[in-house]
Amino acid sequence: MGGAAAGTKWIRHIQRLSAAKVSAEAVERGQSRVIDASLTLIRERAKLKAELLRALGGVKASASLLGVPLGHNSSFLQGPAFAPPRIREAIWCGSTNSSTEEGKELNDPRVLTDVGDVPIQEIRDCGVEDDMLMHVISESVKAVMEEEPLRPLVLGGDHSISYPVVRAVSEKLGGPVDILHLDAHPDIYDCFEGNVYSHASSFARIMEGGHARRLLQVGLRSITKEGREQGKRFGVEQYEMRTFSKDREKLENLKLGEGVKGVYVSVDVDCLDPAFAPGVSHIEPGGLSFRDVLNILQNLQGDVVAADVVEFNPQRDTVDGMTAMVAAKLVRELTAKISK
Ligand SMILES: NC(=[NH2+])NCCC[C@H](N)C(=O)O
Ligand SMILES: [Mn+2]
Ligand SMILES: [Mn+2]
Repeated sequence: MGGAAAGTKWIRHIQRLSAAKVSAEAVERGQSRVIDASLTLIRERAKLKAELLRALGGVKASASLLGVPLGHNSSFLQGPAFAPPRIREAIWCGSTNSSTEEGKELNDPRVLTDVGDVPIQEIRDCGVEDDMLMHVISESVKAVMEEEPLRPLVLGGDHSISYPVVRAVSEKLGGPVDILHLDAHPDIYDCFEGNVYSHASSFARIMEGGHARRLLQVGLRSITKEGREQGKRFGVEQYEMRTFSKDREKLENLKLGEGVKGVYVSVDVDCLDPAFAPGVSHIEPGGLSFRDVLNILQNLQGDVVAADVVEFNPQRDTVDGMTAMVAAKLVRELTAKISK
């Protein structure tokens, strides 16, 4: 059920239950209190972490994790709602070291901090519908960006979260960014299965909103007629896997973000071939290798101002958590791109 219907049904249910009519106004006031409290916690965590790293000095930019455990805008499975804690567990797993491939130390708060999760399910449980929920996600991202030099590294959640995140980044920085979007799917439908907030429509909302100057989509291998038409409509640079061998040289030497507010990187874990990342909802053979993705990210020239890692579905992962570690390594290497 979409967010709107759930919210209205929820209020009607409460009103049926209570002898004394629970007025919609009273419910909305309560919802506002829950939202304000949720945003306050994110703000205070960001403020504390930023104070700490400013005290340590010497940083221009620092990645800060923000979890968005949302899965209800997925068109197939909703397991990505459970991903953020699994990704954090893998980032800090004793089986690996706390440094990135180039040697940045993740235990250093000047490199990586964490402001926790937006309490998506708790807010939805109060009957808050998607228009407001997306606003809360945007406000949470702005709260992180408010605390210089923190830059949001968002843990999804399904791909619908990229719209409110990119909107917040673009609004906070005062203009559009260039987006590098790695994905098997373009996620640019006008309105997928009747849901304007669908994970398959987030990049249509981003382009409509003028939040991106360039949108480069890499790893594409599941595109419908509408996906191509929408790509042409918005001037999207769509790179399909069927021509990757020809495009590789260019994609492993990208230079983005000059003349705009910076670069946003959105990684849908299903951009990877299922051999490398089986723990996704949309398994699509013929994808990128993990090293292909790291070559693209590590060679990317541009100021990465924010990023997200989305669509990891823990309910589809191997028993040893292979895809959780894949998502965690993507987060670590994006941290290395952001923090300086
Ligand atoms: N972010 C995602 N995993 N999107 C998957 C979208 C799947 C959808 N059936 C499509 O045609 O594209
Ligand atoms: Mn996808
Ligand atoms: Mn996607």
